[in-house]
Amino acid sequence: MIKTESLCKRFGALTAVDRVSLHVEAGDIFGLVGPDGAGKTTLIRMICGLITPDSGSIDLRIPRQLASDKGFFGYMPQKFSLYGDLTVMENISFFGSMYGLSREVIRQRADQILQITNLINFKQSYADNLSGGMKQKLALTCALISRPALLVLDEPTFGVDPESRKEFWKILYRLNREGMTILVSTPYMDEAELCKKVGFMNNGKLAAVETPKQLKANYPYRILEVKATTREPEIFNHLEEVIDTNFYGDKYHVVVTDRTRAEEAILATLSRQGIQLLSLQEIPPSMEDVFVALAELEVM
Ligand SMILES: Nc1ncnc2c1ncn2[C@@H]1O[C@H](COP(=O)(O)OP(=O)(O)OP(=O)(O)O)[C@@H](O)[C@H]1O
Repeated sequence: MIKTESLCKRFGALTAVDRVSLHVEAGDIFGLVGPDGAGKTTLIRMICGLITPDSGSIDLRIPRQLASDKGFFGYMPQKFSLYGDLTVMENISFFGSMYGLSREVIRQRADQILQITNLINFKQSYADNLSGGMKQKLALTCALISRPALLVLDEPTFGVDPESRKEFWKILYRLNREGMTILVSTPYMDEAELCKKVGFMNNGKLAAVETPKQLKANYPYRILEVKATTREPEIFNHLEEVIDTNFYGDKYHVVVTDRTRAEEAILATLSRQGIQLLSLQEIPPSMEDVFVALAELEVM
């Protein structure tokens, strides 16, 4: 549905998007994940035709079976300009009329979409009076009014509370189940887990496009969870087998190259310093672990 080949965008000396080749297939929930400034927004803006690439190509195609009764794509930008002094329904009508939809069609569709986005009881509320999560849902409603086959969302849940984020993702899943292809950018690693496919962006480059499961399977290190009677943060960092150590709650997550040798080295370090080991076990990597490793490897 979306195919970009070696897409580049520079702003002066900065290469914001660097030779990105991306393939989003019909039915995907494709997550563009990466830190602030990675180039996600710039890539999305090029895909939506809002800025012109310096080089490379973009091919957007809607499969024929989806194209008949659906609009092309809906776009929910990062900074959505809702009209705060208009009501929910007035905002929707405004965006619907921009798509050339009649009043009657807007009214019918708005009711259906507002049911999905759980805003049906807020039709007459002013946008300014909605909570952050509800504003994002209104932005989504407006992006859905053309009944797009492809929905493009740029950090739709940024700054939204965890409960509203969960609810927002439930809506995305429902839309996807009903046939909508979704391209979504996010800085949140837990949201990467929810995507069918994830592309990690860093410094303008796209690395490692995989399913979350495959990304974890490709993780090059092992992680040991260690609990001991110390909280000294640097205690294992000098060990040859240790790549990185982080503290979560009351436990260390020690990223290591070789499990057996690392375990021996950790036990020896603790014993030398008279520190008691309370527990030690291997744990699977999280998406965050995967992305830290990818960022360090700078794959491409
Ligand atoms: N119009 C512009 N002019 C100059 N630099 C820009 C412009 N747009 C983006 N950039 C720069 O390009 C880089 C990529 O920005 P972009 O917004 O695409 O990243 P992002 O991954 O979406 O991060 P964020 O979540 O902060 O928006 C950043 O260094 C940003 O400052």
